[in-house]
Amino acid sequence: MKLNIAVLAGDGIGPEITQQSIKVLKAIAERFDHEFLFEEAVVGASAIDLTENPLPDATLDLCKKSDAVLFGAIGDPKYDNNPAAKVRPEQGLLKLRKELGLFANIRPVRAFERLLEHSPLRPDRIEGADMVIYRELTGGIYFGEKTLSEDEREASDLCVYTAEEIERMTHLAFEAAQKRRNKVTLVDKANVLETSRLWRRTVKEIAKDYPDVELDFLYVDNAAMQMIINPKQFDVILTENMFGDIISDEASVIGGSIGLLASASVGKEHALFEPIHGSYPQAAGKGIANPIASILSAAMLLEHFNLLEEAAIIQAAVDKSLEMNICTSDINKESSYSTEKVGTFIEGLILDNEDLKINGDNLSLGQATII
Ligand SMILES: NC(=O)C1=CN([C@@H]2O[C@H](COP(=O)(O)OP(=O)(O)OC[C@H]3O[C@@H](n4cnc5c(N)ncnc54)[C@H](O)[C@@H]3O)[C@@H](O)[C@H]2O)C=CC1
Ligand SMILES: CC(C)CC(=O)C(=O)O
Ligand SMILES: [Mg+2]
Repeated sequence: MKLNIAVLAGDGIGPEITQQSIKVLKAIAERFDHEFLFEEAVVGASAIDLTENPLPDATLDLCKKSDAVLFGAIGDPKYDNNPAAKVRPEQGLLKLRKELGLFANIRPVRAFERLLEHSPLRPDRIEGADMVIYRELTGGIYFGEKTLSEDEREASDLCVYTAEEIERMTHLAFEAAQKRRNKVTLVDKANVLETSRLWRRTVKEIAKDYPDVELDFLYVDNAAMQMIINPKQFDVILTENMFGDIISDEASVIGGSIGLLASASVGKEHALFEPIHGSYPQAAGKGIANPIASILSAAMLLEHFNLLEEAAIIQAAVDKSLEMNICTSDINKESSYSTEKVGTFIEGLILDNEDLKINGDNLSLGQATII
């Protein structure tokens, strides 16, 4: 298969982790005889430095004409610590999501068997946890009108949802549940927010089309607690933009590190793949960032194009690297390999390891095993 992939590495650790996923994708191309073409463009703080715009037109044009976007991360302390800045790196990512129509952000979370002992959570609580968060990505409070009074002592952010925005997200979540364990949990704050009550009404109505899927509801504050107390109860979590942003960072603790959590952002015409974490500026250039979230995002890219065996091979290589303790220090303090070493190890497994084969016909991420 031939794929044109736009690479937006961004800021902080973005470039060093994205480099590892490109290596891995090139290894897959070689092993399976695909043609993956990569073209880079600037975004975020580095784009502001060059063009005063966090999403230059040339970057957006490249993304629109590419088959997929591989995204690193954006953000820089010079903006984080300056609330008065009018142009900000994050605006680039938000605009990109809106312009590409990427309304669904899919974030799989599972407890890696090899990492149970390294989790800050009790192994018996997280063993077997396996969920996917369906986060609405182009609506809600992140995109509503913002105001700041002239004396800068009053501010507001408007949260708006339409039934159409909720409906298209809900169908995706229920379809995903049908391929998993047939359960959807809607996370909202319907005891307080009108938008959440619209979510509940709309989701309840759509659920009638999926009688084989169990639907339940949790307020987001309770969901945040349940995520830690009993994460195994979750299959598909459906939620709005900001709640999904927050509970998915929380859910990353189950996996052992946010440096492991990948995501796919999809719409009708475009798709973008990015780790769920940010630009982790404290680590930039130090070679300590975990590249696995980015590498597994590349696997989700392949899965999106139905290259299921290829995606599963990446997952198997990642599992093998964790099993062999070839990982960065966020996973295991006693075994600290650099970002590049971990990427090179996974690349090497894909290229050279004849034993890296895949079990099963119905492949999707998480089903690969080393045999
Ligand atoms: N999608 C994106 O590009 C996002 C960008 N941001 C931006 O990133 C910047 C930093 O934000 P933070 O709140 O500090 O979030 P962050 O996700 O960058 O880092 C939070 C903590 O997570 C851990 N971490 C993150 N990535 C890791 C990796 N690959 N390997 C190992 N550990 C990792 C580190 O302990 C780090 O201190 C800000 O400018 C923020 O706006 C934040 C979230 C998402
Ligand atoms: C920086 C934000 C725009 C995004 C974010 O935190 C996320 O998508 O996880
Ligand atoms: Mg986030």
